[in-house]
Amino acid sequence: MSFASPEQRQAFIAGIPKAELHLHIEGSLEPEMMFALAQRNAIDIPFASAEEVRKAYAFSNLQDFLDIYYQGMNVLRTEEDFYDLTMAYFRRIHADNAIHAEIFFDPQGHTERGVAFSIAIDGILRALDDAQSGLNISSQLIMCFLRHLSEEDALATLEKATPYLDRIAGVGLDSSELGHPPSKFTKAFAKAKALGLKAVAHAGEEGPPDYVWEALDVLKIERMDHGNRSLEDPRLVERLRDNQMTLTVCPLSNLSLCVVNDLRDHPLKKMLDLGLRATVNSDDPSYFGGYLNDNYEATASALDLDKDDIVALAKNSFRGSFLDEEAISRSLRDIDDYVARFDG
Ligand code: HPA
Ligand SMILES: [Zn+2]
Repeated sequence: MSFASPEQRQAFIAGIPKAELHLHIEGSLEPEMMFALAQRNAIDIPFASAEEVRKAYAFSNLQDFLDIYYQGMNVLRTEEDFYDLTMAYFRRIHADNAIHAEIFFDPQGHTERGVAFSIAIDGILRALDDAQSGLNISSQLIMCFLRHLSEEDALATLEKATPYLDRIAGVGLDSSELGHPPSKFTKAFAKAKALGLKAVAHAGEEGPPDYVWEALDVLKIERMDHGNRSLEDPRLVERLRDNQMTLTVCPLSNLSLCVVNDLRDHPLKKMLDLGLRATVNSDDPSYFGGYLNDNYEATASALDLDKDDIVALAKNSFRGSFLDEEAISRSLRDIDDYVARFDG
């Protein structure tokens, strides 16, 4: 069913219960917090103001962004920094009626510059606990390997995670995609799975359909991050549809990094129409100009999504989550109740 007006669509999107499945916590570092942490930790940053930082956020591809992203996270030094960063994200998505989030972090982005694994994860985990008790947002943590680094480095990072395995839901794969196919991390992913961790990977953001195949068949992932370029391969589309593989799609990220030139050309609607289990996510909201509802709203407006599309996207965000079956069923019922109330 279509919406009576853009305002009605906006209200529907704002209120529907939803989960976020693709969010790099370091990518939620707002320029204002970057300045505050730089000051707190007596670190020089090459910008005079938050406005100047925002002006620097003009990217023509993934690597352009990553260069600034790794530079930005340099202000994160103490456990408290990671706590504040993560808590700010939860407060923000609480306003978006998100009730669950599965959050990536990039430990190698911190250990490489001398910040201990434990400092980063302890701060993040404390915020996960406080978000549950204070905001009623459930969450899980996914540890990403940086794919531009070696597999040995990934294995060493997995080793560092040993004391935290009961608090880490899974492993992921991010950073520069082209030239770093999923198969580079065969052993690291096999080891993570043997330890009982779930597996996800970025693939098909800039990389070809072959990388998506590898993520599925070699890394044996349970969820696909991005996956846009899968649509170039009809056999791959069939495979993703038949397995109901969740795709964590990030529309404003795709626009910012020139994966699409215009949101009106974004493949999200096509994915839904093909029967793929697509979800909407923010990726790195402070860098790409929008949190969860901004991504829903911008895409709904550009692609003329109707109520059924929004409901499908919100439901997919729970179906594709690592919540248990009971929590998923409860969330799907919550969505049905919300729709009934909205229509009534
Ligand atoms: O969008 C992304 N792609 C790959 N790596 C990343 N690391 C943070 N964000 C991203
Ligand atoms: Zn990402």
